[in-house]
Amino acid sequence: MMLQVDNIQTYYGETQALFGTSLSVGEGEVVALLGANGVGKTTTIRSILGLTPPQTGRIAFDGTDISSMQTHDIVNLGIGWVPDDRRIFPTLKVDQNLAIGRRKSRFRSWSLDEMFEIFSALEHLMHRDSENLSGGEMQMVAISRALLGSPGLVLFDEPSQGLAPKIVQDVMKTIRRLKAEGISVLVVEQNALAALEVSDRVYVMAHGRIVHEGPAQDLLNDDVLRERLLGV
Ligand SMILES: Nc1ncnc2c1ncn2[C@@H]1O[C@H](COP(=O)(O)OP(=O)(O)OP(=O)(O)O)[C@@H](O)[C@H]1O
Repeated sequence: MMLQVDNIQTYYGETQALFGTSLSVGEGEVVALLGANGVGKTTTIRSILGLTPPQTGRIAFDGTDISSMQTHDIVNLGIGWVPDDRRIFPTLKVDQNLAIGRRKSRFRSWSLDEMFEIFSALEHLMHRDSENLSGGEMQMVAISRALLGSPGLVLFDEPSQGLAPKIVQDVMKTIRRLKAEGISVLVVEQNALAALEVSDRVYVMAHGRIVHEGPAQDLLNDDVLRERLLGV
């Protein structure tokens, strides 16, 4: 297993957000984490990254217990993050934003030329100010920054949020590409159908708990169950 989240409970102060969440992501597997607003999907990602560490339970990445490690040490092991707000530094040029992500790990490293091959527009953005980028361009930079960190696992938090349908398809194509390279992906999405189409397995959360787990294809095929769990 690339990622194993075991029965974690995570709090914001006194407020409990996760009530014993468990999930796993295999090597080269794409896993979707779906559910309504506020059920704990982002908190699950924050727990994995050590941004909001779980109070109980265990998280293992690539065989290492990361439950109580610092975020920078967790990221250095090879976890990439594409945050929902992208977190591109507006005062830096695009190439400077990308340089921030550069790291070596035991996993495959990526060159800038490979980034330009995946995102053909990126090469022409390198010397632009980041504050003037469109939503789709920012997402390109955010995904490239994550890949330049040599991840074995990439955590995508609502990657399609605010993007035009064509760009959403580009993002989903990139997730397929990562899978083809043997990289594991955990993707949190409101756009359940787009996520299910690129995922091997799916977890659905409600009220800080996993309430459904299974092959993504099963949920795509089962209109009744999908409507009940996801409303689509
Ligand atoms: N910084 C915070 N302080 C206090 N409570 C928080 C904080 N962030 C999230 N919560 C609460 O934790 C619960 C889970 O939120 P979380 O953001 O993980 O849900 P989500 O499924 O990712 O939803 P969304 O799709 O809206 O991001 C919610 O009840 C939310 O109000």
